[in-house]
Amino acid sequence: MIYTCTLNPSVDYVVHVDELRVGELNRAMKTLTFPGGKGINVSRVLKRLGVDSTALGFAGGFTGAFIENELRKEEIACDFVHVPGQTRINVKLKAGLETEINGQGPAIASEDAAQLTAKIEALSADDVLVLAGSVPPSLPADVYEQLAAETVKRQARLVIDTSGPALRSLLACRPFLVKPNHHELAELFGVSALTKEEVVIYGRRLTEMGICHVIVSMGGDGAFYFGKEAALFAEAPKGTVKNSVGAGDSMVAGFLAAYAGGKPIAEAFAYSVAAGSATAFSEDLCTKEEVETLVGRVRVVRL
Ligand SMILES: Nc1ncnc2c1ncn2[C@@H]1O[C@H](COP(=O)(O)OP(=O)(O)OP(=O)(O)O)[C@@H](O)[C@H]1O
Ligand SMILES: O=P(O)(O)OC[C@@]1(O)O[C@H](CO)[C@@H](O)[C@@H]1O
Repeated sequence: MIYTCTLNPSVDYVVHVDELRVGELNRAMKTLTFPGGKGINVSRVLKRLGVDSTALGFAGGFTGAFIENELRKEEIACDFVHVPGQTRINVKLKAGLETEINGQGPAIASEDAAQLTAKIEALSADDVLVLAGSVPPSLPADVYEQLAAETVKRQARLVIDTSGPALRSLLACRPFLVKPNHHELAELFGVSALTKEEVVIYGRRLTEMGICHVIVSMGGDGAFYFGKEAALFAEAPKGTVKNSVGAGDSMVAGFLAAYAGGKPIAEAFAYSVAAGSATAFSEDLCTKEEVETLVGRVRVVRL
């Protein structure tokens, strides 16, 4: 079973305005509300691609209840630890450019954190755990390391989509898959903006550290894949971006779904890129039909 773990889920409140007038009353042209947080997005896309998963994490208040209801409507299993306080609301402002304001989220008590750890302790060698998104400030900074150590102890596979010190600290666990974007990759190695040649150098370095599959996404500039079998590059298909929130999470889900379906690495990578772009081109996350329409336009080249 695939488990996704979102320590700080969100209700994503997408607000479209014609033009943002700072310091004035703005009236929205359209608003949309989605269950969000990186692991939850992975679970939602996996389901659309025909793969079941269970969403883990913390949920509280009316916003937490909204997320659970929406996931149930989509027939996604969830096993959240219920916490006092309210799951955060993240504002995604569409005014030509995309601007995001992510909330802090509720404080998580140590007893609640222990309940989540107990769920991870129940994993077995057949399982995959996706650790995705930011760590709420109230949790110990090494919470991901602790959860990853439990996962590795049980020989379950780890998938990591986070950034900063949390990402750095997890590399020693030799994850099955990591998906930094090129900014996160640069931060990981303490360097500034990366050229494509430098992405290749640092991406390969991650595989040398024992990570099985590395995908480095670069928004509309496409993505690289690095692994034992191959190093690959794919241009992102061209299209009209409607909402790129969750594009990276869709890539993770796309790769996992294709890999679980036994597709060769180059095809799994193409499917992953198609899933990311299909999400960028839709209001919500991608559908299977959108991914399968787009995948034929993803050309993968071997490096
Ligand atoms: N403007 C775009 N045009 C086409 N495809 C895009 C665009 N933006 C994103 N994508 C697709 O989505 C993938 C992931 O995008 P990106 O690198 O922005 O991920 P990310 O930074 O992890 O995003 P997020 O944190 O919002 O999920 C890209 O590799 C590409 O396939
Ligand atoms: O604050 P974090 O945990 O880094 O990111 C949370 C978030 O921006 O990431 C998802 C898109 O990847 C959104 O659904 C959600 O609002």
